[in-house]
Amino acid sequence: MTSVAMTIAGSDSGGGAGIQADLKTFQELGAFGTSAITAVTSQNTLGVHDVYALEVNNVVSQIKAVLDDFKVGAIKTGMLFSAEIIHGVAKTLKSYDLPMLVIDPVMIAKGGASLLLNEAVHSMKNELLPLATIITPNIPEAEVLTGLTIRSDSDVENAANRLITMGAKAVVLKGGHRDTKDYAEDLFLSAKGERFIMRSERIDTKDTHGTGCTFSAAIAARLAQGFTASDAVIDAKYFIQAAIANGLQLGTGHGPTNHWAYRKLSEKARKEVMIIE
Ligand SMILES: Nc1ncnc2c1ncn2[C@@H]1O[C@H](COP(=O)(O)OP(=O)(O)O)[C@@H](O)[C@H]1O
Ligand SMILES: Cc1ncc(COP(=O)(O)O)c(N)n1
Repeated sequence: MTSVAMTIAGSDSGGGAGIQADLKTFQELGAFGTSAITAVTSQNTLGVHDVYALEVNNVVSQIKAVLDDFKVGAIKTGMLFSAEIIHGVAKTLKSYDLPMLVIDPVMIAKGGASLLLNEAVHSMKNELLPLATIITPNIPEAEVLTGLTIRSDSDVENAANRLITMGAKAVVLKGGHRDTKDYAEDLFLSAKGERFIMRSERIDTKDTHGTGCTFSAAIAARLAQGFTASDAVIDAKYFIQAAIANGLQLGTGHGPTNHWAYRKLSEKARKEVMIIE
């Protein structure tokens, strides 16, 4: 049976992040991709030039159209932009037999543009986060959600624990933004007490546009296909490692990653990632 995954996120005209990255990732991993678009961004590798948020009713009706007809195994959320959209998404998802939910709490694009209004952070914390099967913040997002400052390894542990206390069933706290020069490592922690670190060599590249979107979409694809949470995040780390290490050098700014690298290079990527229990 074909597994169905869904993304609820913003459109990136440049194709490296958002809905476009998510659907490419679903496709590469063999999950059938469906979507609900929350906002249309005019974007390229140089930055976000315009944001047009859709009406909440339209976002909700896209979600209902998909969930009323397909058996969706897992959903991921990306750019949700406003408190109204978060409220509409959370309320709608709760009215269904909730599939597994990966929340990528997208806040600020790599170029600095805001993809979540400040006033919407409260709704993200209180309405959406408690529905998460897995939440995947980067360091600045985890700081905003927890109110903690994250510098050291123990700060990372504390913040991940706080996110579990706030209601997420599991957390991957991504380390792309940390000042670890040689490696990029992500901490996985679950409410059941599973804990491990995924460490890869830090790749010296400016082409990291959409890494978080791609990573969370890979997790959703694998959850839809029946992987456990821990197996899904490990495979997603291999996917993003292959995608970053084999960049496409497109555009003149922060270019996209290579979504089809994993197809040929998954064995290589596995060797490049260390799982530390
Ligand atoms: N330069 C890099 N080299 C290797 N892995 C990276 C690099 N930058 C980010 N990653 C990995 O990409 C994923 C996304 O991380 P991050 O950049 O922190 O998130 P976001 O895109 O949400 O800001 C994580 O698995 C992280 O470890
Ligand atoms: C529509 C949309 N969604 C998410 C991101 C975040 O991606 P990144 O953090 O790599 O800029 C983005 N730039 N655009």
